[in-house]
Amino acid sequence: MRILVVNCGSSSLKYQLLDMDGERIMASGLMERIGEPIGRVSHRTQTASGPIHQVTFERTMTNHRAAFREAIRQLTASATGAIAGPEEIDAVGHRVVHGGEAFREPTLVDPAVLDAIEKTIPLAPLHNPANLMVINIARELFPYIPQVVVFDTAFHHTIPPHARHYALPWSYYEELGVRRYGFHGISHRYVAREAARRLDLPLKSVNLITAHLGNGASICAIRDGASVDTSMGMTPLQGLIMGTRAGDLDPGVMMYIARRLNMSVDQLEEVLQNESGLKGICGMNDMRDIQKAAESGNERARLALDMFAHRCRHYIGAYAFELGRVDALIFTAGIGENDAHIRAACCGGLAPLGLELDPFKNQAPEDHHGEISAAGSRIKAYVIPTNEELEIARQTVKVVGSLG
Ligand SMILES: Nc1ncnc2c1ncn2[C@@H]1O[C@H](COP(=O)(O)OP(=O)(O)O)[C@@H](O)[C@H]1O
Ligand SMILES: CC(=O)OP(=O)(O)O
Ligand SMILES: [Mg+2]
Repeated sequence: MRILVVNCGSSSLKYQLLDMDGERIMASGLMERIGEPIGRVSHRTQTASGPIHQVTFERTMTNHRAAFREAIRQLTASATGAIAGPEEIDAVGHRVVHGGEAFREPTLVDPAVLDAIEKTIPLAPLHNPANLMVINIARELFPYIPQVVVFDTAFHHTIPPHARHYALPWSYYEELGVRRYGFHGISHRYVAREAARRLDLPLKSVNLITAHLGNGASICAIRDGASVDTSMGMTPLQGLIMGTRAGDLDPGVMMYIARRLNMSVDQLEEVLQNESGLKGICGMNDMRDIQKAAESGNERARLALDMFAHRCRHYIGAYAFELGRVDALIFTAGIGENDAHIRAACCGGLAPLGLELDPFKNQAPEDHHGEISAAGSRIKAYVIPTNEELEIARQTVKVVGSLG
């Protein structure tokens, strides 16, 4: 079965074409800086033995519609594409960031499902409109191919009420859906399954703390294979310090700056989404740039690193206490997979919890099957590369397979 997976961010679109007999990637690509004056397209077509065609070029993409059309052009290019036409695809799997209260499982798209996703737009104004736009074009382009939506929020439906609700008037939950939903669930679920495999235990019996540290970042507490708490909230703004998002904040601060600077709600949102986080502290949002600046003595960059790790440790400690027993701590996503300094800083001071890092393994996890904890460490630590696209494809296959 051939599955096209589409993973839309607020300003990017990632895609993969997978042959699920053997879970082989046939083609993949990334469209970046959608909506900016100059965007960037990267595409690769590959066989089992490696890439056979690879391109990177600049192209203006006014919206996700333009980006998705470019992706299809690359996938079906006559000399270099992976397939001749849409008829060679069996299903399309879409990541949808917010599923609200309605969606707990991957779901086959129909008009009622699209209506329900539309209703969640106010909860995820940056992500869900782009997700919907691409689903609609995919339906136009491939009218006879099943489309499946896989939700970032779905994995967190097992979070119990005491961790799910905010201490606000109850009617805000009942009438407006105000509660913690949690995100990056596709990634937390994927690495949890991989971790269970490495621990040689059934997923249903493992207790984990998974740290998805990318441009967006969240930590999840997993008991017996199910999410029981996570750092993101009703929206992806809560929790850790992120590239440009503030994360946890005294709500009083928002009222104070809005009043003092005479800001509208939209202006406040722009600051919290795009001008805060690591960028707000030191002017840079890419961890690679921040590490370089800190090495050359930039004090604000140093502070940003310390604050980032401090917030991570805060959640790791809280979740270790909440879980009681932790089998492993998992690092994943752009920062978690690549930044040994941050991993070491996140694990600093966790020895009393039973977690000790091996500094040599931490420098080269790939040489140790991802394990970075010291030999005697009670809690193991692993670096596990996430693969949201493969997880979406697997869930899409399950839904399509059950259609009979
Ligand atoms: N080699 C690296 N060292 C440190 N940080 C990195 C490295 N590569 C990527 N990153 C960080 O990872 C981020 C991207 O992570 P990713 O998981 O791809 O995020 P997203 O899916 O949210 O775009 C970058 O913004 C950067 O901060
Ligand atoms: C939900 C979320 O924050 O997603 P991303 O990290 O892809 O921005
Ligand atoms: Mg991501």
